Amino acid sequence: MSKLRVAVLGARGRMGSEAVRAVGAADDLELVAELGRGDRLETLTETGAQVAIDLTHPDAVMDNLEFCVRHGIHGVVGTTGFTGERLDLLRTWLAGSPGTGVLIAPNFGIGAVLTMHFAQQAARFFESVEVVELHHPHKADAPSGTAVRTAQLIARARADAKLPAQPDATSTALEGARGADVDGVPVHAVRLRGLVAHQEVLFGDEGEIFTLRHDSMNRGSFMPGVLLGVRRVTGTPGLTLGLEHFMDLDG
Ligand SMILES: NC(=O)C1=CN([C@@H]2O[C@H](COP(=O)(O)OP(=O)(O)OC[C@H]3O[C@@H](n4cnc5c(N)ncnc54)[C@H](O)[C@@H]3O)[C@@H](O)[C@H]2O)C=CC1
Ligand SMILES: O=C(O)C1=N[C@H](C(=O)O)C[C@H](O)C1
Repeated sequence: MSKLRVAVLGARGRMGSEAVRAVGAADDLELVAELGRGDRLETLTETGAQVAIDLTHPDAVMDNLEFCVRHGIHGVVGTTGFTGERLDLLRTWLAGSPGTGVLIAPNFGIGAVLTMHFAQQAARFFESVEVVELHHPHKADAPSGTAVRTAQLIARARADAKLPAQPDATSTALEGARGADVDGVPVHAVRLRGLVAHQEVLFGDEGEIFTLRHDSMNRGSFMPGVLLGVRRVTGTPGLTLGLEHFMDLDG
């Protein structure tokens, strides 16, 4: 059977270099292009790439995706910075390229995806919830894409359960002291030398605290998820938001 032809964008970065290694070591995949900042996107078509893995920067990812979708190249995207407007734009590009699939994965870590899944399940049982994400100090965005997605999923579950706003008597605070408000869920971002990527979801109710925590100890931890995305995206046209859709979690 012929191998799936895969390109990595952001190939010299922390995640991209790890993805280059992982694709190179996979028997069913062929690494056909390694692109860095300033490299020509036409290399993707010239090398016959079928799937492009984007691990670049929020400022670069949309141009990369527009090129890929226009040329029928499937996308597996770990880069952060996806607003509702960006997702809508991506959907219009995909509508013009039937058969092409793009996976946007806020987090490729299997445990991180499970944390989001379990947080969504727990949300309706607790009066209070706050998200704390902790990352290395080189990270460009705050809060993390994973934390934003986690908070959005929790907020949706709370709304579906018709829970009221959380109790919070704060009437005076230093700016930022209560974190960022993501759909009513406070999200706090820590940047600390020595960390890689970590998240806690704290649930509270009368007399009990329930904590979900996930730790990525190195970037190799994201690679099984990246490879799963690459293998599944070619058979999944349109936009897929979240790796959980490729994990058969309800099965
Ligand atoms: N979804 C997930 O599981 C994960 C996502 N990330 C996200 O992935 C992105 C990259 O993270 P890191 O590897 O830590 O960053 P990094 O800064 O180490 O690497 C990014 C690389 O992309 C390159 N680049 C920038 N613009 C480019 C362009 N137009 N074309 C090709 N290359 C370009 C940069 O020169 C750099 O080498 C970030 O948005 C980060 O939040 C990071 C870890 C896990
Ligand atoms: O920049 C990172 O490192 C990470 N970014 C992603 C995010 O913003 O959620 C995923 C993971 O947390 C690592």
